[in-house]
Amino acid sequence: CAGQQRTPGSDPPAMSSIAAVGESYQKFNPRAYLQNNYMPPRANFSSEDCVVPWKLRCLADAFATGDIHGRTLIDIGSGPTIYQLLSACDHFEEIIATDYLEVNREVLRRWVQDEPDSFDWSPYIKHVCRIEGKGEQWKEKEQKLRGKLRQILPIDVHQPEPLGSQFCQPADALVSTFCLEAVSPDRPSFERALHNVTTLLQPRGHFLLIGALEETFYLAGEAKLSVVPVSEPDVREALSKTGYHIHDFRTYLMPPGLKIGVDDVSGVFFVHAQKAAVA
Ligand SMILES: Nc1ncnc2c1ncn2[C@@H]1O[C@@H](CSCCNC[C@@H]2Cc3ccc([N+](=O)[O-])cc3CN2)[C@@H](O)[C@H]1O
Repeated sequence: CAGQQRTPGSDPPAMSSIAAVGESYQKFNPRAYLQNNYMPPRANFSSEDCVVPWKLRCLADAFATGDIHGRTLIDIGSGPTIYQLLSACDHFEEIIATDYLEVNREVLRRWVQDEPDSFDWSPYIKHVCRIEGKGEQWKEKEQKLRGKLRQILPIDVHQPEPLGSQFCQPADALVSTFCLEAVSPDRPSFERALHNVTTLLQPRGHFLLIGALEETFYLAGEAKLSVVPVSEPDVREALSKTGYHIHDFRTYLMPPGLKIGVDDVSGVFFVHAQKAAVA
């Protein structure tokens, strides 16, 4: 349109913004990120009203339905965390973790290899064993997940083929936590990213999606990352436009005591959605 003149050959706005997001992630510090979100006060297991137990409960309840199972599950934008896979590991033969940054993939590899300087997920594993109520020993679950986490792959959700053209076998289920909104400069690119990752899922496959509500930034060490603020209706609309049926949608309002300056998130959403049978 008039007034939107760009120098010849420059990227269209969305493309340059996506490049800018990728650039901003070069300063992402996994340890700082883990400290901000996965240690106290946010990692408080004393009450199911706290945000981490709430997230683990959502995931445990979804898998307890018995509806979500198969050969392969892909975790989209795993970051340096594995808590999101604890309730999945009884229901899939293989779990594939993915992330854009090598530093995060290396953190995950070191946990799988039980390296001494790895993050201690044992409070999370013990909590999940407790709420699943199957009498599973936490070391057993830890080893089971390590055994199933056989691939840790690079991913870019802004690519039509997020795992590259060599990846051809769609998964039986997807999990993604706090990724799409944190890597998309605007709502259209958020919806395109959702479409892109949906190509990795079989028809009628299940998608468990956790994300931030109305967040505009978060910190990870020196990095200050921009986030596209999304509301519950925005997420519902994006899923519906991408052909999903929503089985369950839950929201968590961030209590003032957990607004600790590491981001401006107002809440967290959980969705259990199922991809349409045919395109
Ligand atoms: N193009 C790309 N494709 C795929 N992944 C990509 C791409 N670019 C970056 N990534 C990858 O995606 C990233 C995933 S971490 C995103 C963090 N999201 C915001 C943060 C999270 C959080 C956690 C917990 C709680 N809580 O209350 O408990 C609140 C909040 C709210 N703040 C990161 O691993 C990056 O490496």
